[in-house]
Amino acid sequence: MASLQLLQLTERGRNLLSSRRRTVAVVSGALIAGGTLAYTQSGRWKRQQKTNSSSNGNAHTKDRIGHNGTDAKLVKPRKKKSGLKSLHFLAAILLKKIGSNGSNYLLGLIITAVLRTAVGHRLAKVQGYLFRAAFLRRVPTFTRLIIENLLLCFLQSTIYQTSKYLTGSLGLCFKKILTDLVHADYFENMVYYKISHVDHRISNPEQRIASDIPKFCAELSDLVQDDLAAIAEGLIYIWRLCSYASPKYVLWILAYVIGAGGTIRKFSPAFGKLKSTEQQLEGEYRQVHSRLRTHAESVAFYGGENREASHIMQRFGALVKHLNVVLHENWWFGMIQDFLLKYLGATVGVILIIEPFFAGNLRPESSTLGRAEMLSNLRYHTSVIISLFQSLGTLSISSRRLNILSGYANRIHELLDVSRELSGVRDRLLCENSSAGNYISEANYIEFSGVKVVTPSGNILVDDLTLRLESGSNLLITGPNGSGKSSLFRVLGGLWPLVSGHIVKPGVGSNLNKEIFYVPQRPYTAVGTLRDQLIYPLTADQETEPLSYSGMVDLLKNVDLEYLLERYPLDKEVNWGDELSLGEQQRLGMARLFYHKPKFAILDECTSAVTIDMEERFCKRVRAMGTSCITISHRPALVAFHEIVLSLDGEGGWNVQDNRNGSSFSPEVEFDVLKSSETDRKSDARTVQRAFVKNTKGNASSKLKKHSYSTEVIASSPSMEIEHTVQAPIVTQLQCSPRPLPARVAAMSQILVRGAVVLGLKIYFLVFRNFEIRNGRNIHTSVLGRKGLDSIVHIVLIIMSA
Ligand SMILES: Nc1ncnc2c1ncn2[C@@H]1O[C@H](COP(=O)(O)OP(=O)(O)OP(=O)(O)O)[C@@H](O)[C@H]1O
Repeated sequence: MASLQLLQLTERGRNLLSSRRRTVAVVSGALIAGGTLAYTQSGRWKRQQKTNSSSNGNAHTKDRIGHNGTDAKLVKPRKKKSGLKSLHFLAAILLKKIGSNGSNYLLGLIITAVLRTAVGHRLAKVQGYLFRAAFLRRVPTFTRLIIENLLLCFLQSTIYQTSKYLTGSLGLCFKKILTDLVHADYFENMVYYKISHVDHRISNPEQRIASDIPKFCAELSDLVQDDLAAIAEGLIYIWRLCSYASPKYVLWILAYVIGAGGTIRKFSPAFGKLKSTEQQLEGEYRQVHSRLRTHAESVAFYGGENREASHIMQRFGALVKHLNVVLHENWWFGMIQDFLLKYLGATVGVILIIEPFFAGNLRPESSTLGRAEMLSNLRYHTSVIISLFQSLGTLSISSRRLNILSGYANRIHELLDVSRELSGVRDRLLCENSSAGNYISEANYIEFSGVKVVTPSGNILVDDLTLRLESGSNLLITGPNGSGKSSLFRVLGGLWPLVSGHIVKPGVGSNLNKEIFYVPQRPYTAVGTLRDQLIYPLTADQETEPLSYSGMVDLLKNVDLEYLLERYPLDKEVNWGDELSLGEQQRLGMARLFYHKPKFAILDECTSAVTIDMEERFCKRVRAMGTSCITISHRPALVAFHEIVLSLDGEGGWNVQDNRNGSSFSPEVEFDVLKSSETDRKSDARTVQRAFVKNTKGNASSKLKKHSYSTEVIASSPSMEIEHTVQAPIVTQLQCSPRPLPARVAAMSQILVRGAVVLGLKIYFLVFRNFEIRNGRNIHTSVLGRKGLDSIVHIVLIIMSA
């Protein structure tokens, strides 16, 4: 019976064992199959990414090759930098600029790393002794060791938190260095404008500055701290291990970690590239959100939220898709890495610890003291080996972390490169052209000589422009939409490069706002107080003559905005762009011009949203201030305030009309000459020019007739010409002078009497007629007949109501 039971048990055991083997085989098979599938998929994804990026790259290159020579100079295809090269570049910068603070943090990290290892080592020892004391039942020793253990734990946590604090501070120090470096170029020579409007190589610089740099610095300082601790631990434990055991342990551990690290590196996905793409997609997603916020009002008026939502969701979808790929790559790679370095590593460690027992070098002691000693040593030996494995493992996964860092580094390096290149463009031009006299400072006039205005995409807007504007003269620039009116000033202001010809202008390198001041159609309103708006772009500490309260009142009165002083307290910071209407913003822009009192003012349709009266007052005041106006406008009436009119046709052609002597100059065509090959754009330009010329003539005669400016505007307006032929409907005036009291009393009584009669007749109908009908009586029938009476009452009622 007993043997039978044993047999049954053995069979059950066998079944159990075989089913377990089957389960293990199935699970291992599934894991291997899953891992292989994941790896193949990731390979496929990588190939797909490569194809996409190469096709994108080709498209970009093609795009850029399509431009003319000028454009090729501006936008040249960029060689992809290796991530580690960028990382070296940034690390060199950080080391060079680290300063005393950063060096102190680094030194602090080295000291804490050594202290942490020393305390950890002592803890391992104490825990070994604890085992021995427990085995030997030595309570006082055990208690002393427990107290020491507690104190060491407290010390360890203090050192750990100190090292975290130092890591954070080092990260902040790195962040400051890199941000300052990027800002230095970004705000130089209008690079912030050129990056997004001219160059187009970097789509979202703000993401690189505000997100990539902080993440890069935080991860770099973490890596520095972890690696310093790992190096300290590695060195101390190798030394300890060699001091009491054979060096073969160290050799085995090193061989294993190097072999496993090499294998991991071989399989490692391109984490740097993945991170770089992630940041790019995140930046694009943020950008569409901030775009929606900027244009929220327009979108809301159009009811375009569905279109915007789908656009944003599209960007978000792309980001999520990419993050899924990142997760997937991290999953399978993390699996291999953890298995090789953590679990297999720990097993190898255990084998190394136990091996002496099998080799017969270590035998269990017979005495209690000997056994306790062995237990204590084993505990210590185990912690040393495990810690050594961990520290070497940390060092070997640094390559993966460096790979991720290189993703950020590449983007930051690219931004630095492009900013530096763009900030150098103007300097280079200035240096190259200083001999040719392209920009001459402190001239009292503006002169364009043979200037070509070319868009960043290579279209020629104005060709070979030659024009001189003396201080005191006023220039009006006209032309159809997109003909290059504003672009002329982009070149004058240095926003776009001057590709040919030369420009003479005042204020190069000096206080530009005092020389040439630009007033755009929608003036920029910085967040700040009302006073900040008036002195913009100066700050309070840059003012040579601080603007007083009465000065502010005068400036605002000039543009009818004094009510803003009542509406907003003086020290209130407001988002003026959101709170003021376009017309109010334009008037604030005009007040700003009156504050700066420049030599030349570029008025780029800056009065388009204000009343004609306001525009007239503004033009008069600017002239009275002694400022020369260069006005871009579609309003022919403004000719009255300008001596020279420059007309552009948008295809390179231009024409200058000097109203002082009536001369006209154009290098190639007079717009008035009709050509059979004339394009729609040229004919548009001709129409605009005719309107201005007509207005010039109108002004000459109007001067004789001493018409006011407003009259001229109305006279030149086509809709008002119609008024002469078509009789406009007479509209009763709502407002007139007050009437004398008797007349007002008479009018009032007339209204009251009329009201009383109407009311009486209505009562007659409602009460008496209903009463008669209900009682079957008809007292009026005999005289007039009921219908006749009712008709008379109705007629009286209508007349009275009218
Ligand atoms: N950053 C840019 N990149 C490429 N092309 C541009 C850029 N900025 C403007 N352009 C193009 O240059 C042309 C001239 O633009 P500009 O703003 O000078 O026109 P404009 O004459 O002032 O027109 P409007 O009367 O409508 O204000 C337009 O066709 C425009 O599309």
